[in-house]
Amino acid sequence: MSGVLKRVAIVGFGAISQSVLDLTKGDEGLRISQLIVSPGKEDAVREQLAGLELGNAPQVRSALALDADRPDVLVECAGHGALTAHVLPALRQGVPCLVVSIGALSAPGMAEELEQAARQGGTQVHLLSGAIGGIDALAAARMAGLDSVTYVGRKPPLGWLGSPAEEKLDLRNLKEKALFFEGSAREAARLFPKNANVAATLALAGVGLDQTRVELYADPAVNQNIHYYEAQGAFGNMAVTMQGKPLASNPKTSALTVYSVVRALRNLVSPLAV
Ligand SMILES: NC(=O)C1=CN([C@@H]2O[C@H](COP(=O)(O)OP(=O)(O)OC[C@H]3O[C@@H](n4cnc5c(N)ncnc54)[C@H](OP(=O)(O)O)[C@@H]3O)[C@@H](O)[C@H]2O)C=CC1
Ligand SMILES: O=C([O-])CC(=O)C(=O)O
Repeated sequence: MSGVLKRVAIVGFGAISQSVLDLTKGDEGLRISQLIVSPGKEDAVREQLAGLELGNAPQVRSALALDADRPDVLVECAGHGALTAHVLPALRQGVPCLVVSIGALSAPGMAEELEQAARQGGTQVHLLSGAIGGIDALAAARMAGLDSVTYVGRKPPLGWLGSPAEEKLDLRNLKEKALFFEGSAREAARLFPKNANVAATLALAGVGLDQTRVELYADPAVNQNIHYYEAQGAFGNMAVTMQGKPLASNPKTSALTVYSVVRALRNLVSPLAV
């Protein structure tokens, strides 16, 4: 580490956030100084934090503090509502933000609001790659012009519990791979907000929410979250498959998402960012 110290605020105290706290607790250059949680949850989270042996425990709050404790960066690991509640205000105050709930940007006007808030604060919002890889290549390929991007998402049936897939499939007794959604990334993000972050990320990096084709499957033969996409354009062709292990604490979420946050934070302080 370079001796630079970055103060970090994290929004959310769920599966991703808790793993990020654990993985970065020994990092010399990073100090998680604030944890932003839902109103009324502060005391319960403080108690849980006490059991994590973090050493320098973050302040737990329901709104970002911008006083002496002003963070150098805010990381959203919470959910769609957190973009409106915490990311937009932080950007307007000039705090750069890293975001994982990318599906939220499919809501009408949200991407524009984020851009406007970042412009107002003279800062940037970074969309993290999360559970998917190759976003650097796809976004670069877009500069040359892309003809098509197709994404296929496949998860164990229980990874789709609580989503509209339940209305089409008997997820607890599914015997064979079943397609339950085919359409645009915009529609996928609207219908499956907690499972369409990858589709939205690919769309924003590639040909947009309406042009990105999406197929979603529940598959009892897999125990990983499988993301496949292919893209064609002036640059050539690419195809990427990720077989992501789900987090034990939230099977909807691939563990790689946690590492994508940790990578982004370490890149802020490392003399060599990669
Ligand atoms: N980009 C990608 O590839 C991926 C993105 N994700 C996204 O990341 C996000 C977090 O995932 P994960 O950690 O697994 O989810 P969890 O459900 O485990 O945790 C979410 C946490 O955020 C909190 N939270 C929700 N809304 C707010 C808010 N407005 N203010 C403060 N805290 C809030 C929840 O608390 P409470 O219960 O009190 O509301 C909960 O503690 C989700 O939006 C998910 O869709 C996940 C996987 C991949
Ligand atoms: O695999 C993951 O972590 C989550 C996922 O499918 C998504 O949100 O698109």
